Amino acid sequence: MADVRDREISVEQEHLDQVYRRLEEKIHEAEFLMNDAAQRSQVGTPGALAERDAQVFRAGIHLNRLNNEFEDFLFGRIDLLLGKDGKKGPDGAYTAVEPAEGAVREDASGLRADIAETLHIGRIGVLDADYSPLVIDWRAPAAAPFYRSTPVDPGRVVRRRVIRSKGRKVLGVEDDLMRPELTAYLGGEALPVIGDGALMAALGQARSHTMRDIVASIQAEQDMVIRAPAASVTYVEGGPGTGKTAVALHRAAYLLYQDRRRYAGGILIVSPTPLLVAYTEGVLPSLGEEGQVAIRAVGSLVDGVDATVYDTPAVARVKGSSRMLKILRKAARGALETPPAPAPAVDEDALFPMEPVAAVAPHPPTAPGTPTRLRVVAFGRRLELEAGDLARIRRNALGGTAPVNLLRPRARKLLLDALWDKSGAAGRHSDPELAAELRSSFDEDVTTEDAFIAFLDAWWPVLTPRGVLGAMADEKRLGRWARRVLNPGEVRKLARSLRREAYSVHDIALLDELQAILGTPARPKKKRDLDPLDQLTGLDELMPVREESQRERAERLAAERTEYAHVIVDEAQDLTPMQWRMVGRRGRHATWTVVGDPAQSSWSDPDEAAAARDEALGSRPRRRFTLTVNYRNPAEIADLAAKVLALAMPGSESPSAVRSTGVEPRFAVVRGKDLGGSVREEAARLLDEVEGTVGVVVAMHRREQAARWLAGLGERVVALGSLEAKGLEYDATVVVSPAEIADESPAGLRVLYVALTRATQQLTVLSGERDEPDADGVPDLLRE
Ligand SMILES: Nc1ncnc2c1ncn2[C@@H]1O[C@H](COP(=O)(O)OP(=O)(O)OP(=O)(O)O)[C@@H](O)[C@H]1O
Repeated sequence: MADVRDREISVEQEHLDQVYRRLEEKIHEAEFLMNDAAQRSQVGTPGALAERDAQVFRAGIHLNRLNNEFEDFLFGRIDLLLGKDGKKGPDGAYTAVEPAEGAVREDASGLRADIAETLHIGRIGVLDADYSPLVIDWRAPAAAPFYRSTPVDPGRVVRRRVIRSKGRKVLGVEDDLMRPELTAYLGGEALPVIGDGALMAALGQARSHTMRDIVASIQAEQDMVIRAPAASVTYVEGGPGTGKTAVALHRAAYLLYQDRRRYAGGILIVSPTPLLVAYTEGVLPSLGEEGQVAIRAVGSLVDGVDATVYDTPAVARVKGSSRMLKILRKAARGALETPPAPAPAVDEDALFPMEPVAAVAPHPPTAPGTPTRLRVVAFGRRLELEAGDLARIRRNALGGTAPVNLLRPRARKLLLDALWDKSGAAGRHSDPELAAELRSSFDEDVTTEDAFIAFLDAWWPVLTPRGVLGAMADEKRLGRWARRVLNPGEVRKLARSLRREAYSVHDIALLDELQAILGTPARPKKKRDLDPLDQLTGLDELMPVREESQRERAERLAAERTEYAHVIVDEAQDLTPMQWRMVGRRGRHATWTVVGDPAQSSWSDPDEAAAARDEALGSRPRRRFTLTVNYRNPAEIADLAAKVLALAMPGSESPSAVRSTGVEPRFAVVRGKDLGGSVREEAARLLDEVEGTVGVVVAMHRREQAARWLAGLGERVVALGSLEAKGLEYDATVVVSPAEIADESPAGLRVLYVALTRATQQLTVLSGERDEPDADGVPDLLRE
């Protein structure tokens, strides 16, 4: 067997060598094109400029891709029966999915067939000099059978092979036989089969702090989602570890491959935490994509702010609820009348401390009080509007729901009308033309007067979202704006939370809503918008030939972009109604992919969030998918988590675990009162047991404390608050005091379910007194 394996490895090595030779030829071509284009750029006619750009564009793409993607470049192979028809697609492969009628023959010793076509699958497609496919791009239609074929529905695939390589060296091969009943021949010899599948090999590997792509082992049900047509909303549900995040990322790469022009408008991936962003952001570059995809944490969707603190559950519930809408609308109008008061001291109790707080001071300097009278001189007369007049004008101007900042011209016009009435000049001319002329010179007289300009700026200032949110920190005023919406206790907590130094994750959706309520007054166009080079062709992926690199440019464009062509929401069950509104504004004309698991929701009112989600997605039709297999947790851990699922969401089904390790979860009890010592001991034990990472999940209020307990144990171990554990995974985890996690919020049991489903190998549950452990250390919540 070892001989056969070595022989098969050298077969693949030969193919990889051939691919590299071809790639090198292409690199030389690309370099030549770059040099040639640089020389042509000396010629300054517009035609030459366009030609230069187009050449540099193509050559740069080659170079970028070739340089980036040499690692683990080729990863798959399928050996196929003869297709139904003899047609080939643009990538040089036969297009038929089903075998031709005579492809399989039967004789005395059973079923036999010849392999008619062999395709290698890789991160990008490579054609040989004669246009035959050396490597098929994993996203091309011809690669679909590599992912879709199963023994139940094999199509033309006889053998599916995953090739493991590093750089230019093939290290191993793993085969799955899709038609075990068949003896197949390749070049006259029986087709050998090596190993027992690549999926298990991938799942058993140690984890690092970054997610890997799964391009070599995407499963059929996942592939259906990745390649689903982009129309409308692709809606995916599945339990922990079913690959939702992985699928969402691969789908972004697939959509870009399939219709790059359409997605030049950008793809936004919304992720619940900065930790999950950091964990996943390497996946797309490994698939050859980064330029057009922005992965943002939900607390970083508003430019200039990276929110990293969390409100307490009670405050988060108020800020996330759509009840805030009414309050924000009132506050936006009310803030005109009474500008923000100075911000009092920080209140540490109102939040869970997370990462170091943002450097931005949320509350801008306060404006002086609003003026109560307007005095101007026009046509040689002193004119005056008193407080009563001004209040009436403001009320009139504010009628309707138009953005407050955009109503300023209307307010200005109403002020001028009132002054005009007072001037007594209205009746001076009966001729309409002369009357209009007189009025216009009156307006000019008034509006150029310093007193009027200063008055307008103070009386109807351009409001900023930060300013209005700052005004809401005043409990008395907030109480007025929130009358009949919040109770006094909620008002107190909300106002107090707005008085601290940094924005919380939930504040970001409020800022974004306020931006929409206030509106942005028109600004002159930026010079950059007019850059003629940008308008030449569809050169959306420019290479490092200008001052900006492709990556910097992509980042700049992403930062400037407010709407996207496709929006992917990961952990969608966690978005609050206000966050759905914020995300919805970024994809008003977009198609969507929404992935989530209701059983993992940390939001206390799932029905309210579902209504907000439906509003954000509008009437677009949904195409629903369910993922059913848990690739992360071994059965031993999944079974334990299922007990909490039964409490958190009675009646809902757990995904089935694809593997088992024989290692049962361990139950430990805090020694004496030394919680920290017990956690540290358990983490150290697990670090010895596993090769990769260890995550220690604690209730949110213990997060900082837990980081101190683990100090000095090295980089493989991290402390996480329960809400931060979303989407992450570790070789081993310690879940500290299930009762504390469950009691921390109304959604606590679902948060505990998330915590218990993070490990790929081993889990320790550590109980304190509050968990009421039995003689075996099993806490109350995890007993039968
Ligand atoms: N087809 C696959 N081949 C190899 N690994 C896979 C496959 N599908 C999923 N995985 C692995 O399983 C783990 C879980 O995947 P992922 O994080 O995408 O799941 P999820 O559904 O988002 O989980 P959660 O809801 O808990 O956040 C990851 O390590 C992922 O790489």
